Amino acid sequence: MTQEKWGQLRQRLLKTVGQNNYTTWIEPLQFRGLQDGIATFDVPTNFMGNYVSQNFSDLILHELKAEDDSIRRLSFAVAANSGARPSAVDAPTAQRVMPAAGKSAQSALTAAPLDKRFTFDSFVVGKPNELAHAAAKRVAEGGPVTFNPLFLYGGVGLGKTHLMHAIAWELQTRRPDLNVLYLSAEQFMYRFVQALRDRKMMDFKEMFRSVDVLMVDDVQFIAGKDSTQEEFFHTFNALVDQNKQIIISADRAPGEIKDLEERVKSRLQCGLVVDLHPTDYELRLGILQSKVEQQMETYPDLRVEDGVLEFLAHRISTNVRVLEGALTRLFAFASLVGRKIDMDLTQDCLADVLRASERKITVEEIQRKVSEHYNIRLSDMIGPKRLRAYARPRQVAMYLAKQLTSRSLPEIGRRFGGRDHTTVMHGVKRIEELKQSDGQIAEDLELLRRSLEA
Ligand SMILES: Nc1ncnc2c1ncn2[C@@H]1O[C@H](COP(=O)(O)OP(=O)(O)OP(=O)(O)O)[C@@H](O)[C@H]1O
Repeated sequence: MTQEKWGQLRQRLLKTVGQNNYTTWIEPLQFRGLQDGIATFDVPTNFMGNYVSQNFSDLILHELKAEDDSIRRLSFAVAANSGARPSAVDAPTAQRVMPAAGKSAQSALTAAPLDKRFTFDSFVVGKPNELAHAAAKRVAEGGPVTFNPLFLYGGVGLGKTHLMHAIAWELQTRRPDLNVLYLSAEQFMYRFVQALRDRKMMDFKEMFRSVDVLMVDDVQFIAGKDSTQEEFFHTFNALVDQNKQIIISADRAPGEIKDLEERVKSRLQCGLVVDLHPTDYELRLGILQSKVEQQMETYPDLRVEDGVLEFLAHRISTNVRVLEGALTRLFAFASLVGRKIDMDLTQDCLADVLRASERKITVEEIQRKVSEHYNIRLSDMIGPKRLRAYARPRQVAMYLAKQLTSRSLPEIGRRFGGRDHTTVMHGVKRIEELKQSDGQIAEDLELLRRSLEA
């Protein structure tokens, strides 16, 4: 293994891990050498070494082994002299963020009020958000500035603001000496415009340049607002120059924010960019369980029957805010009408939410899944053959199409080789009966439904 070889292998890793992961985690690794089957890499920080080791070592090892089979293990060590990539990673300890002189010790300035509920304790971590969470935690320690800025992005209701507030709360507790300023990009603009109007730009500049940690939520808001962007750019640079931590959130990656000046984009990209991915089933279930505990504090007498949370986690797709709203409504409704929280109540109370978040499953998807499940050809399922081995799966697929899509019986019939709607109706009825009497069919249906709704 040589430096040069590592350079080539890195390019292969780029394809596997994607540009963002590559720039953040792989590119900064410096190959130091190989001894006794151990390949050692220099990393700029311990955090980074741990992260890469936990998340990418299998991949890296796999690539290295393809080159040199004697390599058994990887090791990551913090370089004695890690000034190699000043913009992206570690800063020397001597540049630790220090309180501004003469400032009151417990002043955590927040321009926007922080929500008490948005703490790390109440943030449920799963695969889709673990990296964002780890990075947020790291910055919240208030230690030396390691990545600047931390840029968190993700779709609507996936926890960006929650994480931002959690960082601010934690910093207030751990580092009350730091001057933390949290505000939305809209508030930034509002203050800027006001300062212009009142001819108080010097005060404005001084105020923003005196913070130790600047947190700006929803930065996409300043896109297309030229003078606000300009001022934001100068504030940003001034703080980075002083090695002050900046944390930004947005609804998309810096490069994808339209009408944002190139120089602002590139500034935003030069630290650590992490995204909150859409939630998966497990994360949604975890969040629901944790929110139930919170609801129980208000409604100690209410219980959630088995299956309800799983159902909600299946049916409400990605947005956590909607999930949370649904649960709040269920508890309030159950308490008002004095009913238990079971599937019936859930269907009654949340009909609109469930309809709105229905994932569009297609008949074609169902046919494909069912034919795979029963190991028959798609053409045989749709075609005219009447053998039981084809007819039964066909009926199962018709039943699922009726249950999981909004297609009418004639529409379903058309998709099954132009069959009549009465044939579909018969098929659906047959499966409904079998579901009660035949355990195997019931199990097949459940499995198929789950895999289609996943
Ligand atoms: N992982 C999580 N654990 C617990 N609660 C969560 C999680 N993710 C999101 N939430 C909750 O979902 C709701 C929406 O989250 P938040 O306001 O942070 O979303 P956002 O990404 O900022 O959305 P927007 O793009 O609309 O600003 C909040 O009540 C938050 O507490």
